[in-house]
Amino acid sequence: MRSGLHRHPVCDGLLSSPWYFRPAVALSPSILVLLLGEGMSVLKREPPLLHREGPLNDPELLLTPPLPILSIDKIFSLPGHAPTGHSSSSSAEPTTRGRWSFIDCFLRLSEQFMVVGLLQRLSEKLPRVVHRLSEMMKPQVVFVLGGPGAGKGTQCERIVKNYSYTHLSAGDLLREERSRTGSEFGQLIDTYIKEGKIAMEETMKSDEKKFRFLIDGFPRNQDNLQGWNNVMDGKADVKFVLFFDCSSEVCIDRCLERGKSSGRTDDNRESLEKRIQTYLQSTRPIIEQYEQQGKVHKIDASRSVDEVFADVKNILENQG
Ligand SMILES: Nc1ncnc2c1ncn2[C@@H]1O[C@H](COP(=O)(O)OP(=O)(O)O)[C@@H](O)[C@H]1O
Ligand SMILES: Nc1ccn([C@@H]2O[C@H](COP(=O)(O)OP(=O)(O)O)[C@@H](O)[C@H]2O)c(=O)n1
Repeated sequence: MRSGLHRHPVCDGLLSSPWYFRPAVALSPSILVLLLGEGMSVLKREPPLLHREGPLNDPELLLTPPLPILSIDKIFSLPGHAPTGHSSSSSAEPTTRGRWSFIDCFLRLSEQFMVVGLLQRLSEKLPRVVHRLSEMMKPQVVFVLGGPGAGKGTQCERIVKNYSYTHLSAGDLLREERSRTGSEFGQLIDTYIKEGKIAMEETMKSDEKKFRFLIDGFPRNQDNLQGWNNVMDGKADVKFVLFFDCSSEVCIDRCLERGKSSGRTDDNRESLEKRIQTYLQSTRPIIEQYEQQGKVHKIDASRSVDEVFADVKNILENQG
């Protein structure tokens, strides 16, 4: 998955400054709004310091706070700060400095003082901002549920291509672990899952920059949900559930079709009938529980991939 993070050349050159906030923080728009509210209006004024990449609706942003004390040399050599009458490409020889007008120097100095002032204000507010940030930087989780063959994996693939999410498929993780030679869990997987010990927490910690996760095919039953709550309570925020809804007939047809090339041993009619029963008896009640919390976005998954994705897009863009 692409990182979605992008560095600005000017900021990059200054990363070694002791004032630099480590690590660069990937922020959702809501956090950004919060920070702007905290007095970082310089980010509004100076768009080059705030960089985003990818489609406009991609909410992953790299916030590189304005850096404090730029030496006057650095200010003068920044692109776009060439003295009057000189192109920015002209070489900044020492003698050139003599030709800076008084107004040029005055403007650049006031700009520097403004940055210093902002940083002072920011440092006063920093502890509160850091506290709020750590609260808000918990991994954001979207559960993806629906019957076997409803199109969960297909839609997750599209989401990952268009938005900054890491996709974790419970089924894929299980299959991977089961087929890994020497896996100590091979025999234990069913119990592992039953006890809700699926290694989501560790997987989610593996890259601190990625903090939005799509968890597909989980929690699939009460045990999974209990396990999630035991292990992840307070450590991640379940934003909402994408529920891909379609009839059992459509699910079975799609899985039988998938079974022709997937090599999945469970994509046959007999297994499918059992899986559909499990879905109806164990997974639907979980979806209902989230529905009662107002967290479910139900999507008619019997339509074409594009039509379904149009709804998904709508939801992701309106929910952040
Ligand atoms: N909207 C759709 N219309 C028709 N076929 C689909 C649609 N979504 C997925 N498929 C196909 O159905 C099969 C099951 O989809 P998949 O995404 O693997 O489902 P799940 O992850 O829910 O089990 C795949 O072969 C996929 O290509
Ligand atoms: N949370 C989960 C997810 C999958 N599984 C198992 O893994 C199988 C495949 O899951 P999957 O999510 O890839 O497939 P679909 O049933 O969605 O097509 C399921 O039928 C279950 O046997 C599980 O036990 N618990």
